[in-house]
Amino acid sequence: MPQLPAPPVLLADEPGSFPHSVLAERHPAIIRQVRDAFPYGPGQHRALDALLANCTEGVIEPLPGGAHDVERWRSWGLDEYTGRSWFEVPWLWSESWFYRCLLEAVGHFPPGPWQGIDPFRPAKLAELDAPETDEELAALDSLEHATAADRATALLHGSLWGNRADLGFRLSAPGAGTTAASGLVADDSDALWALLSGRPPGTLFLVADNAGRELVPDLLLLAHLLEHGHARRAVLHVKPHPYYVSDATTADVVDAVRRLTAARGAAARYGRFLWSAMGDGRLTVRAHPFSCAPLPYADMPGDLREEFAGGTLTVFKGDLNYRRLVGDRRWPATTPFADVTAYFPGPVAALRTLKSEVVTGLDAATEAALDAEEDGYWRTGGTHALIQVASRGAGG
Ligand SMILES: O=P(O)(O)OC[C@H]1O[C@](O)(CO)[C@@H](O)[C@@H]1O
Repeated sequence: MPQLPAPPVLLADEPGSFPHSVLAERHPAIIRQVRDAFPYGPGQHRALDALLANCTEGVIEPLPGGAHDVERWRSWGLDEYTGRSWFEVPWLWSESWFYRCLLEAVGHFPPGPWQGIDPFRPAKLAELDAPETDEELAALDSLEHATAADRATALLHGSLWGNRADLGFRLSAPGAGTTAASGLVADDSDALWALLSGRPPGTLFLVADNAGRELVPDLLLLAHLLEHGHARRAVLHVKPHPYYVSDATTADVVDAVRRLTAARGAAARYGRFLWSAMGDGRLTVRAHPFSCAPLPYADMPGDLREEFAGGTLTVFKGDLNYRRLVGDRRWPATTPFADVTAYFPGPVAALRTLKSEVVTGLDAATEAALDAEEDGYWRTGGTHALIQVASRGAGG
């Protein structure tokens, strides 16, 4: 296993940089969005005001005494970062901390009337109910007569580009979600299908990203893989609580499956298949606390490592999961994907549209052509995507 020299971790301390804009502009916009979405009381408004001031100008503060997850956050670095500016600690950490603080402000965790209320739910439901979702579901009918291989490719690409449908991202990426997707910067789909065509079929893990119009195609892909013998069992890892605006929780899985069963035609058939697969254990939902950790997957706990080790393949969806999979560092873009994921206990794949600067596994010519064409925007604009696979341990 190659020991790579690790380049610096991304911070948000450079005004004008992408990470800085997320902390300085996107987070205040998310607070506004959440504030407008619910008839919160004065205490919640005051807490949101305090968070706005704290996350833009203040320092990281301890969690309130008695918070259910104090020890967890201490083990994730809270003591080390308390008292420091949000802009000077790892960007991955401060972004994750923002969502923890936001949930605190709206009373999501402590016992009380607002416990368990998802501040992002109105936006998630609006997306699921949007006419675009109807159009995407209706398009499934035209795939019914395609060959299984063509359908599989279409569903894989649906899941991949579904990652553009990210509500937080739309708050600050001009045109995101509306312009035509222009291309893959890496495409290891042959290796992915090779892993999923082994006999006997095994367990597939899918580490989900966003709810709504990303989760629906993820579920369709899982249904296809189960139905066509590419996997015996699928495990969908979602977030244990609302996170990064649109990240999928178990409630969002339920909403998505219900949305499918209530649709017409092929979509309804997929919905019924998923419902029964959940009923007989072919499809399981997991909500591990580490799914919301501010840390890279290289630091995953033993139980999770052991779980992934038993999979034929683990697929990481989306940008944030990619950052956590490869490490949120200034990797040269040509660093091999297999090297940065060498710690992972089994075959692993990433399906991601590019919405932050971290990228690995490109060839030098591709990177040069993209830079010449777009001067860096290709890394963050959600206009490009990748399918990357490290088949290690599978004889690949
Ligand atoms: O929903 P995704 O694909 O994980 O994208 C979320 C991305 O948006 C950001 O919050 C800001 O770009 C990133 O930090 C994160 O990687």
